[in-house]
Amino acid sequence: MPELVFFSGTMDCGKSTLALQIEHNRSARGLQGMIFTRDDRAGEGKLSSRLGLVTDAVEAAEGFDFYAYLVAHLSRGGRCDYVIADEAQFLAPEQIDQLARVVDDLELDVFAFGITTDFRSKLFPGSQRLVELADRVEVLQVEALCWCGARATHNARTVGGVMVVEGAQVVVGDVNAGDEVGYEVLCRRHHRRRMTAATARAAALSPDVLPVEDAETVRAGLSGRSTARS
Ligand SMILES: Nc1ncnc2c1ncn2[C@@H]1O[C@H](COP(=O)(O)OP(=O)(O)O)[C@@H](O)[C@H]1O
Ligand SMILES: Cc1cn([C@H]2C[C@H](O)[C@@H](COP(=O)(O)O)O2)c(=O)[nH]c1=O
Repeated sequence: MPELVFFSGTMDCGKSTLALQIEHNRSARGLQGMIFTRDDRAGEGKLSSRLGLVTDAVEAAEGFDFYAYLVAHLSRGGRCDYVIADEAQFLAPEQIDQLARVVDDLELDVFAFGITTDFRSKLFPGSQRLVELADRVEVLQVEALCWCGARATHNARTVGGVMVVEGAQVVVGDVNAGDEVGYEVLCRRHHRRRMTAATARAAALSPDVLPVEDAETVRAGLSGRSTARS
């Protein structure tokens, strides 16, 4: 039975790499896939992975109709054995419905890849619809890690190096890129506390996080008085 599968995870956990691997393994066996993406960092009509691999793809912009596109392709005598859709979080819910129809009516497997939640830890509408409609939701096995070493489950956005929780839902960007708007994956605890790797480093150097006695000594030193304990 053909399936709609949603491969989800944080940014930088290997989703696009897996999409390219699925494409490679199937085309090596003579199957022909149709690859779609939207707003990939590498540019329009590209599906790229941080491992350096990149392939051409059909850009599924706003208003693009997956079902109509594939029906037209097949009616022209084109071949399509399976469908890959990367950056699926950017798709509209109606486009996810079209992908489900591709599975049910055209009997093609559809593999969708995307992050589930945005920088505010709210569901992207496209991802929400995928969770609602997918036959399977697969969480990627390669764990992206928070700076503390725990599994990263959330995506943080930084503007000028500072974590923000307000702004447009969609801003194309990357982790570790040094751009004005950047991203960092965090565990829930540190996402809730808005503690990025940079904030944690700064806090480690701050007297506020010294053990109580040391902190009191520092404060006493600053005000020129002795502490109750000293
Ligand atoms: N230099 C590298 N050496 C080995 N693995 C790397 C390197 N750079 C990136 N990766 C792997 O690639 C993953 C990111 O892959 P990518 O497909 O671009 O992620 P996603 O699409 O989920 O954002 C990282 O989690 C890491 O496992
Ligand atoms: C969290 C978050 C991310 N984005 C953007 C940033 C990237 O361009 C993509 C995710 O790509 P990846 O291959 O999974 O790394 O999504 C966004 O627009 N809004 C967000 O809140």
